[in-house]
Amino acid sequence: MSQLPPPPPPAAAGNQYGAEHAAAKKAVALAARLCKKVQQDLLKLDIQTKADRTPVTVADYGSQVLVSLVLKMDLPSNSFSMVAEEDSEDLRKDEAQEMLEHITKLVNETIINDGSYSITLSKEDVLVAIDGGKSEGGPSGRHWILDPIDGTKGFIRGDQYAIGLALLDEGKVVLGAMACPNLPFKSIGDRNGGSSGDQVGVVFSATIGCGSTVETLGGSQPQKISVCSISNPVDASFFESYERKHCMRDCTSSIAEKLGIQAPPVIIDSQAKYGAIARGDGAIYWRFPHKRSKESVWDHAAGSIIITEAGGLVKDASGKDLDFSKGRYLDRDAGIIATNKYLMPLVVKAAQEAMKEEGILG
Ligand SMILES: Nc1ncnc2c1ncn2[C@@H]1O[C@H](COP(=O)(O)O)[C@@H](OP(=O)(O)O)[C@H]1O
Ligand SMILES: [Mg+2]
Ligand SMILES: [Mg+2]
Ligand SMILES: [Mg+2]
Repeated sequence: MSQLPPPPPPAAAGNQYGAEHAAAKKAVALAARLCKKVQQDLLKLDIQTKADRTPVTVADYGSQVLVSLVLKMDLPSNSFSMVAEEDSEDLRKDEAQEMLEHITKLVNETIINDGSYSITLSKEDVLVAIDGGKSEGGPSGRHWILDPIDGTKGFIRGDQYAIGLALLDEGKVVLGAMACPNLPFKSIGDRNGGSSGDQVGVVFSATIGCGSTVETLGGSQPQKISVCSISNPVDASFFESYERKHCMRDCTSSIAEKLGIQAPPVIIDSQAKYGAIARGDGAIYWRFPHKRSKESVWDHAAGSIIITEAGGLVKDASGKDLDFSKGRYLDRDAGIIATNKYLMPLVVKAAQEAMKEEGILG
């Protein structure tokens, strides 16, 4: 009888997505070039207010176009599917034509300056590329999940933001790449997202089974990262949103008190929080929004695999895994928690108690 072949080496699981990983990192880095340029001289004209009254800028749209362009150019496939935050509806209106012109110019300038592709997009190409993100995702096949700018309010303020891209394969997030153009390469542990003289701009990435890495936006050698190993909550620090609507401070200060956390919260915008926790800058990221029925997949897909591949856990407030296979929104209980395996059960317990006391849970 012939012997069974030896099992594949452990890295093989990740190598399965090697081309996608390279393309995803290139895509978020190219989009970051456009975002950095826009953030330097953002004008009121460059911002729209969406139907849900949240802002969107020329950079959100431009980033979505560039990411979709890189994925299509570098990974030719007949079945491209992307679940992305923005759509072209408002840009097709008469009053948005100047804005569309500006986006098209920014996208083409970024492509020329980068030099990877010799193509020029028309305004219609830009609209079509944006609408390439209309997929519903779901449990079968492959779908890219994109937040072209996460933390748009932070971006407008000149603070932290992230470009978050993930790949969903048969309902499971298998890869994530996230550019944080304003995040220092060194730990932000006890600073509120600020930096002085450090190298700024990083890309976090992860492939399932292969761990998480961080590198500079300029493309330094990737370094393995891992979540912190703090097991006593008294020594832990926690990260939460700048926007108060996105995280109930009454509730989180009560959770912090129950856990005996001494350090004040580190307040920053966007999925940069996931990246910072993945490399051990702090111990916990939590989010307990005020009335908000839906949490979008693109706000968590890239960040969550970067945490889990760095040895951490991401759960909802009742301790359940997040399910990215339900379409454009997560089907979850109130709240999201990211931390290490020691602290997770303690944080879930404290969160449940605090939410009961606040009347959020029955
Ligand atoms: N009222 C609300 N409650 C909870 N989350 C909200 C919200 N309004 C917007 N958001 C989400 O919060 C994200 C920013 O997260 P953070 O609070 O961590 O900075 C936004 O992403 P976008 O900026 O991509 O729209 C948006 O999806
Ligand atoms: Mg938005
Ligand atoms: Mg977002
Ligand atoms: Mg966004």
